[in-house]
Amino acid sequence: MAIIEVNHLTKEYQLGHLTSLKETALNALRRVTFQPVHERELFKALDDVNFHIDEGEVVGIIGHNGAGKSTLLKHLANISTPTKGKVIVRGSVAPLIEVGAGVNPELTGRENIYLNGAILGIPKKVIQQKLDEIIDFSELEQFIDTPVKRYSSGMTVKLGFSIATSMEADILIVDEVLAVGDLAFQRKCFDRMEYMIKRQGKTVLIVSHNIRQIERLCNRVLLLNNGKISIDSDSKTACDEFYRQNDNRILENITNSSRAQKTDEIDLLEFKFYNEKGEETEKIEYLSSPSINFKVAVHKKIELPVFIIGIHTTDLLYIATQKSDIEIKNQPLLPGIYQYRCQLLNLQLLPGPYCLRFSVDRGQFTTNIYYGENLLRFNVLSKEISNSDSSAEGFFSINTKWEQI
Ligand SMILES: Nc1ncnc2c1ncn2[C@@H]1O[C@H](COP(=O)(O)OP(=O)(O)OP(=O)(O)O)[C@@H](O)[C@H]1O
Repeated sequence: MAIIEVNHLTKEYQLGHLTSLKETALNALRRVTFQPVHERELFKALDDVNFHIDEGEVVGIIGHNGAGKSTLLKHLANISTPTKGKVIVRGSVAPLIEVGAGVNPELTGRENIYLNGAILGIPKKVIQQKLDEIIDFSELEQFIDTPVKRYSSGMTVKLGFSIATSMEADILIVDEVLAVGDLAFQRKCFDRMEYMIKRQGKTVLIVSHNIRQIERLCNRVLLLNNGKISIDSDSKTACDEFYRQNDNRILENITNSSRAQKTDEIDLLEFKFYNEKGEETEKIEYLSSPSINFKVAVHKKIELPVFIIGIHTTDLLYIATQKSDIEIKNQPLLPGIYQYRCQLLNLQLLPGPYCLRFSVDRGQFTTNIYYGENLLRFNVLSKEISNSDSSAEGFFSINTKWEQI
């Protein structure tokens, strides 16, 4: 039997406010005179959502801003009531869905630990046994007897996460709040979640904009679009579709508002991507050697021109940059039109979508005189990937040699 059942879940909110005081007064009059009142427009934050989750599943919920992710989690955590439909949860839930959720600001950190344990029906003796571990993980030893209202948002999240993950609830629900903590703590939370998932077999639901994290942790992903589930599948299929939607948005943004920053010294006229056979393409094979051909118009003499090609992910994580090392370096460029080719030899990027950036500067320690990101998107295809490489994760394949010593 499923541990979570969501059947025809719909949540409506009223859109905006009544337009004016006059409208509010008129509505009051309409009510006493039994005339129909002018209601605010309704909009569906969740629209007939259906899914079941089995015990031990690790489900990521992804989608663009406003897609309905947090609203869905609030219903699973029983913090919100559906307009229509039903949510059945068969087990205890440790929700970590808002900074300060489940934490009483008037109480100290220590008192909050006891309170949360009591709410989950955990005997005081058991909580006492866990106390040191919770405090230790939260890194709040010094402040554990301070009221939570004096904590920063990051400290509150640290306490909330430590409590939520230590109380042995059947289902852990984690929203984006972790992003509030510092990076080292985020890493620690990620490791703990991975442990809970892989070793303890907990049922976990995670909302995150960090799709790589979702891909790594989850075995199933729900992609929400405008309050509806558009994909419910294995994480790779759903995340790929989300990347595709995201890419389209990024590309729309580029065409509408180019991410290029220009000066009056140089302009990029052409930027094209070719496979090994010299065909202009967006798709290349794993470990092939594609080329970038670019054409620039130099308007003013540039003393020490350096061209820089960079690769970034579609969510703008920079993974590599390389400066030009041909004779153009250290040679002034006079006004005119120039064309160059940069070949990326045996590119070890793992299959997936990537983007290119290009910049020009005047040598070391100067600012860019041209800078453009997201200039071109390409896909590395997995066709040629060998068995040993298919176990690789991340962005690059690494050549390894293993032996017992
Ligand atoms: N209490 C509320 N009253 C009115 N509208 C609300 C309320 N809570 C959420 N909404 C609206 O419902 C929609 C879904 O919101 P929700 O917070 O679930 O989105 P989300 O996918 O979590 O977004 P994000 O990624 O930005 O956190 C949004 O349009 C939001 O403005």
